[in-house]
Amino acid sequence: MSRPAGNPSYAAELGAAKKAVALAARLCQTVQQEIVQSDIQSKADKTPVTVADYGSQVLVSVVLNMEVTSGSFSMVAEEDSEDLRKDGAEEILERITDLVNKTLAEDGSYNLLLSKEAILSAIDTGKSEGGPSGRHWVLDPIDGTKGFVRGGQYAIALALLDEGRVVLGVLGCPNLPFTSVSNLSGSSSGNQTGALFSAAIGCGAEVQSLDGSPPQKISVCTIDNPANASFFESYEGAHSMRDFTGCVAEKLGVQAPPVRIDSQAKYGALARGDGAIYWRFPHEGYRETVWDHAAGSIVVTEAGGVVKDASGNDLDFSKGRYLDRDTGIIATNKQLMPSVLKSVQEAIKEKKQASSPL
Ligand SMILES: Nc1ncnc2c1ncn2[C@@H]1O[C@H](COP(=O)(O)O)[C@@H](O)[C@H]1OP(=O)(O)O
Ligand SMILES: [Mg+2]
Ligand SMILES: [Mg+2]
Ligand SMILES: [Mg+2]
Repeated sequence: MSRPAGNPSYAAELGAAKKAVALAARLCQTVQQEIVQSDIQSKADKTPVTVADYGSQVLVSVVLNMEVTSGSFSMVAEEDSEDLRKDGAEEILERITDLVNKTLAEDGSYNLLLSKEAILSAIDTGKSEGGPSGRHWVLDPIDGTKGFVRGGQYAIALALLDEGRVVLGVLGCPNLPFTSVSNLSGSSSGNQTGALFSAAIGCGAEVQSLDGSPPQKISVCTIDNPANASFFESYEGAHSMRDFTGCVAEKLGVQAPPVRIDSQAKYGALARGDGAIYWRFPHEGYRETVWDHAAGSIVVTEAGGVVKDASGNDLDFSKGRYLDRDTGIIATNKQLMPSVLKSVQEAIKEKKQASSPL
């Protein structure tokens, strides 16, 4: 896809976003290496959050504010400071403050020492509602917190919305093999780990190492026969209906077993052709948020792929903090999308018939 004439290139914003994600990834790596029980808290919705989720959100906010000085700043991000302001949270706030200040000092780009109050305010810069007008950063400071805590895959996912559409995305995946997820099992131990995926609208998608190797262009695979396709899905069984996806895979004629990975790392792996399909069918009632798909979806579309909901519609990121979409999300290449959608729609119809009373 070429960039329409007159469109901004977003080069400065992309540079800032990469810097923000790489710095946040450093903090996350430090925490994951030596995570202790007190680093992990449970949110009101019973999902986990760690000092690294908060620290990552602070660092991204700080770097973006330092690097992008034009225009007003708006960010839609997953975490907020409410739980950290409660009695009993002093220790965890202290730990986050130390982690952030240490990471900033080691990096050395900014001469900053944040107070606890500044940490809380930086977290709350992510409270924007987003929407169809203006520019909004969209951040998941750790996508796949369960994977992060388990020592598995996770991603720092940052995107920019401009007038309701995603115009750039960066995915930091510190535990993803640099070359291919076929190395996930650790069979080739000498392989470099960590990948930074990025894309700007009309400019293609790239990958580089987290410590700043030169970026290289990536593209989705060219497989057109579903029998040769492999698919990614959530590692966590509760995040996607596996009996349903098993049924879709059978209809499609997919023969390879699913590759299960936590987080938006799946979008990155798909974008460089490690697999052919990523699908996600959450249980009824689960509302998808924009930060879980904004960065990943532009990395895939700029790598030549397509991302749709189960009805074949594009994802709409302009509706606020939640994603407006019909059942399920599918990402694959242009060749496979029609047959994947057909199988998904057939499987949905059968599921409805099976559950409706005679
Ligand atoms: N019940 C749920 N169903 C679907 N997704 C969920 C559920 N609970 C949390 N998530 C989100 O699913 C994503 C995990 O990715 P995946 O399932 O692809 O591995 C994360 O965005 C996670 O949020 P979080 O960012 O808090 O980890
Ligand atoms: Mg979470
Ligand atoms: Mg998430
Ligand atoms: Mg998260």
